[in-house]
Amino acid sequence: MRDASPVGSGGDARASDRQGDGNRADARGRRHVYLVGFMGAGKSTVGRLLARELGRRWVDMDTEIVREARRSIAAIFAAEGEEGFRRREAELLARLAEEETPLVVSTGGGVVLRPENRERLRASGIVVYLEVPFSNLWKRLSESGGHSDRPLFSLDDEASLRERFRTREALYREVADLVYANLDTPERAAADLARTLKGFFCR
Ligand SMILES: Nc1ncnc2c1ncn2[C@@H]1O[C@H](COP(=O)(O)OP(=O)(O)O)[C@@H](O)[C@H]1O
Ligand SMILES: O=C(O)C1=C[C@@H](OP(=O)(O)O)[C@@H](O)[C@H](O)C1
Ligand SMILES: [Mg+2]
Repeated sequence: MRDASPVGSGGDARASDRQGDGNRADARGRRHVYLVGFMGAGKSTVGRLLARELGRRWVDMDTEIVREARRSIAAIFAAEGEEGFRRREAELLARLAEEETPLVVSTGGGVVLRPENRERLRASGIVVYLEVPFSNLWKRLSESGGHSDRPLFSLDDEASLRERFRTREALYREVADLVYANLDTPERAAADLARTLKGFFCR
C-alpha cells in the first residue's frame, strides 16, 4: 500500500515512505520533484520558489507547452482540442522524465488523467500534491482572473468544476508521495516543502 502522509502549513512536515525501503529518492530514478494538484492550487507559484530553495532548475509544463506550440493554451485547445493539448503534455512529461538534471516541475492540473503519465511521475520523481479545498480554489480562480488561459475553468460552471475536482482528487492522491495543505503563503509552502524534500533526497 502506498501511503501519503498529510503535511501542511504550520504542520509537522513529515513524509512517509511509499515503499518502506528508504529508497524513494533514488539518484538514478526518482530525482525530480513534481507538484500536482487542481487548477489554482499553486503549482506554478510554489514551484518557482521551491526550485530556488532547492537550487534546482524549474520547469512549468504549461509555460513550456505554450513556448513550444507558439500559441496560448486556449489557442491549443481551440485548434487541436483538449486531446491535442494532452498529447503535447504527455510528450513533454516523457522528455522531462528522461532529463538527468534534477528538476522541480510544476505540472498542469490534468497531467494525472493519463495512466502513462501517472506511471512516469511515480517512476522519475517525488510527487507532491498541493491540497486546497474546492471552495478556496473557486475563490482564488474567480478572483484572480483564473480564466485567462485556463480553457477548462472558463468552460465549467461552479458545479461542473466541483465535479471535475472530485474526479481528479482521487488521481492526485493516487500518485502523491506527499500531501501538502497549501493554505498559507506560497513562501511558507516552499520553505516547508524544501525542508521535507531535502530530507528525502539526502537519505
Ligand atoms: N499558498 C498559496 N500558494 C500558491 N498560490 C497561492 C497561495 N495563496 C494564494 N495563492 C494565489 O493562487 C493562485 C495560484 O495560481 P497558480 O500558481 O498559477 O496555480 P496552479 O499552477 O496550480 O494552477 C495565484 O494567483 C496565487 O497568488
Ligand atoms: O486542469 C487542467 O486540465 C488544466 C490545468 C492548467 O494548468 P494549471 O493547473 O496550472 O492551471 C492547464 O494545464 C490547462 O488549462 C488544463
Ligand atoms: Mg500552473
